[in-house]
Amino acid sequence: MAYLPIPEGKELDFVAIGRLCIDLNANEINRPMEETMTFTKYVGGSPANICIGMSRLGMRTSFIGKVADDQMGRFIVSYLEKNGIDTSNVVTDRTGAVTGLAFTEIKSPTDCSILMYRDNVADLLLETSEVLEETVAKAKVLLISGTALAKSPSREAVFLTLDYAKKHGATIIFDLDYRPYTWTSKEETAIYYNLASEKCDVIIGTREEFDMMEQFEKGQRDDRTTASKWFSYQAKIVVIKHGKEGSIAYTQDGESHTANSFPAKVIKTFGAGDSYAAGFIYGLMHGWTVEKSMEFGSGAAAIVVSSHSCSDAMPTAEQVQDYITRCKNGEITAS
Ligand SMILES: Nc1ncnc2c1ncn2[C@@H]1O[C@H](COP(=O)(O)OP(=O)(O)O)[C@@H](O)[C@H]1O
Ligand SMILES: O=C(O)C[C@@H](O)[C@H](O)C(=O)COP(=O)(O)O
Repeated sequence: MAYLPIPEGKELDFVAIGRLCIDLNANEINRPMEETMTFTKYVGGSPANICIGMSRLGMRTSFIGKVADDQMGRFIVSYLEKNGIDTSNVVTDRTGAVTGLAFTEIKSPTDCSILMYRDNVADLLLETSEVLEETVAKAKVLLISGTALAKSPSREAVFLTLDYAKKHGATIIFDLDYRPYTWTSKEETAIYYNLASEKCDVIIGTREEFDMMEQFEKGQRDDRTTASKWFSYQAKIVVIKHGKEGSIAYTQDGESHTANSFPAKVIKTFGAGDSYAAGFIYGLMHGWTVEKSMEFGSGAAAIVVSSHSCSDAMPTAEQVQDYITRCKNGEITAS
């Protein structure tokens, strides 16, 4: 059963709004940042990663965002274009703002962290006047990401984009993407996350992200209770991710749907959520069941956690299918 009506006859399958950044991933893995000497540069930022993932899967994509007027900003735009992503609504900052940097520390396959440099970043300076209604009007699906709600004017730009999406009938997906360092308080974060969630058809987040939104401590809230709140608003599907333990989705009809993670030779854990989102959304857009879409997302995530990058490692549909088949045949086992 298709739980999510996707509009037909639109020029673009998928439009994402939010940050375009740089990931600098440690080359010398399995050691702390203090001892890491070299990094490889990739395009990063959760919504950028998801958009790149969708493009690799063969979808027609566009991005709404703002980049710094520097070498990093130009690198990002060029990478998006090489990946077939329309950049006509990627604007360049003229105020001297910088590109956000994420240095990744890979201490072990399970102990990873990110050191963010995000003072005066261009992505949070996106203005309402810079969002083109025509970009949103062309989209079947709009993806928003929570970090863009952290500050004005980007916050208002996202809310305006949500209005445009509603007006033009796009399906709206919210990846919570909670990054505490971008926000000033949990209370402020929860207010804006809740306001945005009320307007979305699909909400995807980790258990910890939903706990933050609901202002509960870890373990106080169960997944079904969390999900059920949103069905009285706009939501059709709520997905709660549990890392290697897999994921659970709830649908408006009260059903739950689960997916296990796939075995993987894990290099680092970040990028799991972004690749999962791309695979999952791809499945939903093809009218697959929620379970099959979750399985596809989990397959994409297993590939990305086994790779050094997030964006550059985003797989094609054939690669995901092949990975899943090989796991089911017992050809791929956990490390
Ligand atoms: N160690 C892992 N091995 C294989 N798959 C994983 C692993 N960690 C996460 N995944 C997959 O990625 C999905 C999303 O991961 P999760 O860690 O919950 O999200 P996020 O990266 O947003 O924190 C999981 O549901 C699972 O399918
Ligand atoms: O989102 C960022 O700014 C950093 C990402 O590019 C990064 O690689 C990452 O953290 C991926 O997030 P995840 O998929 O939620 O693990």
